[in-house]
Formats: sequence, structure tokens, C-alpha cells
Amino acid sequence: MSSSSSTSGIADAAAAANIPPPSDDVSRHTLSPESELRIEIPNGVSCNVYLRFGSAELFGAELPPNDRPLRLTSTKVAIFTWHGCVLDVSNVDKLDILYVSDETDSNVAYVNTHAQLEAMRDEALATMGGGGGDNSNAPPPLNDEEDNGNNKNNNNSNEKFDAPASSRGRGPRVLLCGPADSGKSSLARVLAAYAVKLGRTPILVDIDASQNMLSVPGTLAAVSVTPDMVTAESYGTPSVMGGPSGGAGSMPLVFWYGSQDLTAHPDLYKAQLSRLGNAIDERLSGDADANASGIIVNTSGMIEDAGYQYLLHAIDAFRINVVLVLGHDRLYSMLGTHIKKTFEEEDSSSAPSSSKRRRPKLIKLPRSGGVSERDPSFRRSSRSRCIRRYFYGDVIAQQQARSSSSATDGSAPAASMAPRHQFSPCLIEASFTDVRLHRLTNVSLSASLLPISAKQSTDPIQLETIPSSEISTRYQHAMLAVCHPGAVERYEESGVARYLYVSGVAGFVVVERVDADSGTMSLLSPCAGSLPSFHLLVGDVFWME
Ligand SMILES: Nc1ncnc2c1ncn2[C@@H]1O[C@H](COP(=O)(O)OP(=O)(O)OP(=O)(O)O)[C@@H](O)[C@H]1O
Repeated sequence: MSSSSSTSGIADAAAAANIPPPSDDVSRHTLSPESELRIEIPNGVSCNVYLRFGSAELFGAELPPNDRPLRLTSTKVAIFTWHGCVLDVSNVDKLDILYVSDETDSNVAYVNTHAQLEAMRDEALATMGGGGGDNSNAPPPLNDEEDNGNNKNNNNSNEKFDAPASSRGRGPRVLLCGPADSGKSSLARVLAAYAVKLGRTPILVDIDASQNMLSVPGTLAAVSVTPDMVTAESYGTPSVMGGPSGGAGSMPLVFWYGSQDLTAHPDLYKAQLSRLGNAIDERLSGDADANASGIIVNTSGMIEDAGYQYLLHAIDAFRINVVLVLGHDRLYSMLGTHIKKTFEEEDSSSAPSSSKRRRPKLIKLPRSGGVSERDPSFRRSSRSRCIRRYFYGDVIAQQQARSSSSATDGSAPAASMAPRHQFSPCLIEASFTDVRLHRLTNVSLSASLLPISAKQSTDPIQLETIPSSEISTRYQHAMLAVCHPGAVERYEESGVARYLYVSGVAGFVVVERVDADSGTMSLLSPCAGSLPSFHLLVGDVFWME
């Protein structure tokens, strides 16, 4: 069937469904099967997309039905249809780009990849004896509890990983890599969405600290994907999750790297990758279905030098068994050579075969023609919106009772819909002496700068506690990570800094104001009440409304 004849087929079917004509400021698009509408919305502009007929998806998430428009703001997306659809788009005069493309071979390649991952999931369950495994004990949450300090991978970022003795029953552990703007995050969303639609619960991991789709910039994060996360509304934003708990059923595990620059703290970055990998192993070890569902790791666009080394480290840290390379032959070739060499050496070693790792599959995928480059100012504003969404959530319509005085016709008060933010952030006043601001550094510090209880160690990452006399307006607008009370307790007992830097954080605050005269600071917090702890990790991420 040619594209135009299939388009007319959809148009005929849509006409038979009696769709009302579009209003003046709306453009209508009839999409043939396996085509997509690409939309680029500039900063500060929004549009509504209405699905008038058929079905369509945004990075794998189903579009809401006709009566509920999908609102998109300052973003670049593609709305794809497998079977054809009719879409109405509002505010078209303000959009940068809006066109339909049937060059969607990459989408077909992505769904084929998903099918291969599904086969691995089925195989993993079958290996465990027909599925289900022993789930009699509730699976442990995705958390960062230390394993009594015996885990060799926790601390030293330079050590080499060993895979667990057996990979029996292990589902796909996918790593997506490629240059910046090659479509990695979009594909990660697609693969997670398709898996969730089939009842899987993959863990989505984002190790791109420059712009993390699961948390604020400056973080590494992982979350067990639940159906409520996979909506066109959240998939149409730069961060899939919003708010302190992600706004979804499942709590993300978030590490504070503290910078958008991945070259700033290589040891810290690698240590956090290692710990995240171990935390995920612990989470999956008690849950056969989750283990079979596997993990999907999105990486940064850094693929040269340190970036390449990070990819190799991530492959080890997350026991990756599938590497997807998007649109970059050279990276594909380099990884192929590395994997071949490493695993040939391992295969020929005298280690018992049960302790040998499985060679990861390396798959090259095309970059979608729709993926567009984001210039630095677009990226900056995306990052800022992620942070804003963390504190304020999305704008939602809330039912409001109309007061009786406003009902001029004497009828009973009726309800009206008023837009409001999902969360109500508040300001917390703290004195300089109440807070403990810690800065992570690569440099080995003199003992005088360390907390009294801290032991100077050979750890390449050190924690510097900023004396209250040095707190100044330079911290105004700084984003701070709030340490978990449990991590603080372990740190204070042991003086070991890694209890703070390789622990999931409780959340984030932003320093709204520093008043050096009164020795106080105002912290913007996403929710009312005191903070879980006043041990706060400083980085170099700043945010101003
Ligand atoms: N088919 C498509 N049509 C239009 N826009 C798309 C399409 N696929 C992805 N995009 C958009 O292109 C931009 C880049 O895609 P994406 O974020 O997935 O790339 P990335 O490789 O993860 O980038 P980076 O590593 O730099 O974060 C995003 O704004 C994304 O929404």
C-alpha cells in the first residue's frame, strides 16, 4: 500500500467517524500507518495535540483519547502511529517545525530490538523454572543500603568488577550509547514503555548527570518503571518524573554527583556508577520477575576519552549484556574490539566457567531522522524546567467550589476548574550553625579541613565541611542535596565520607537567600515541614526562578 493511498484510507475512515472540522488556529494532520508528526516547540511556547482518530504514541507512551489534549511546552518530539491516525495541533503559528515524515525505519528497528529484549526476558524466566521463581519474600526496595562494608565495589572506583558467579535468570541489561542528540533518551523511553505495556517492570537508569530524565541535573538515578510513569504527558517533558518522590508510585534512587560536567569528578562518578550497579543487583536478586525485566541504562553523549572510559566502566558496573550503539560506526567498532579482546582473555583464563561473565551483545541502531540538535540555550532552559518541575510539579486543573455569592442566577454553587501547581513548595529558614554543608572534592585535603571525626583515608574522594563562618552569598541559588538521616548516622559514627557520597539522597533544596548579617539562609523545599536532615551536599548546580 502506498503512503498516499494509506493516508486516504485513514482520511476516509476518519470522515466516516464524523470528526468535527478543526477550528481556525488548529492544523489537522492525517498520518498513514508507520509515519510520525515531528514537532519542535521553541522556548516558552506551548501547543495542544488532540488525537481525533486512530491511535498514536509519544516515545512509546499512548496518546490520551480525543477529549483530553496533550499539552506540550518548549520541547522537540515525534508522535508516531503504527496504524494511522488524525491529529489536530493548536498554536501552529508559534511552532518552529511541524511536519509529517514516513521515514521511520528507525522506529521499526527499535520495535525489533524490543522484541529481542522480550525474548531474553522470556528466556530468563524459563531458566528460572517456568517463570515467577521464588517470590515468597517481598523484593527489597531499590535502595542504597550498604552490605556491611564488605562489598569491594563500593569504595574504590579504580577496581575492576566481577560479575556475580552466575547470570542465570538474568534478563536484558541494556546500555544505550552514542553521541549527543542521537536519540538515546528517547529510545530508553520507548524501550521502557514497550516493556511496561507487556507487564514488565524494568529498571530505568540515567547516568547522564548533565541532564537526567529521572531527577534534577547533577544526579545519577534509577527507578523501577511503573505504568503510571509511562504517560504521554510525562514523556513529553525533559524529565520523566517530577517532584521529590518522582510523582509516581515507585521511589527513584538518586545519587548526587553535584555537577553537570562529567569530567569534573571522575573518581566520584565511577564510584557512584559502581554503587548504583550494586544497589540494582541487590534489588533484583530477590525478585525473579524484576530480574527478568532487566535494566535500561541511558548514558551521556560523551563518547571520547573520559566519556569512553565511563562507558566501559558502566558496562562492568551494571553487568550489561546488551549494548545499543546509536548512529556512530566508530564507537560501535571501538566497543566491538574492546569486548572481543576482554572476553577472549577471560574465556582463555583458568577461572571456573561459572564465574566468567557473558559477552555482551553489541547492536548498532540507526539514529532517527527526526532527532534534532538542541543548542546550549535550549538545553539550559530544559534543565531549568526540570528543576522547576521538581519543586512545583506540573500545572494541573483543580476543581474549585464556586462561592454562593458568585452564583448570580441564584442556583446552587457549581464547581469550576482552576489551574494550579501540583506541589506547594515552601521556604525553610535555617541558621548557619544548624546546617552542615559538605562539598565533595577530588583533592586530598589537609586534616584541618576535615570534620573532627573524619579519618583521613586513601579514598580519592574527600568531603570538605564548610565552616559556618565561610557560608556566604556565593551559595545563593545553589542546589543542595539533602542527605538521608541513615547515611548521616553511618557517616557520623564512622567518619567515612563514602557513606554520604555513595548513598541515595533524600531530596533537594535550593538556597533562595543567604543573610550573612543574621547568619541565616532560606531554603526552598518541595514540601512543607522540616528536612529529613540538615546535612547538605553542595555541588555546582545553581537555579534561579
Ligand atoms: N523522531 C523524533 N522526531 C523529533 N524529535 C525527536 C525524535 N526523537 C527524538 N527527538 C528529540 O530530539 C532531541 C534529542 O533526542 P534525545 O534526548 O533522545 O537524544 P540523546 O542522545 O539522549 O541526547 P543527549 O545525549 O545529548 O542528552 C530531544 O529533544 C528529543 O525529544
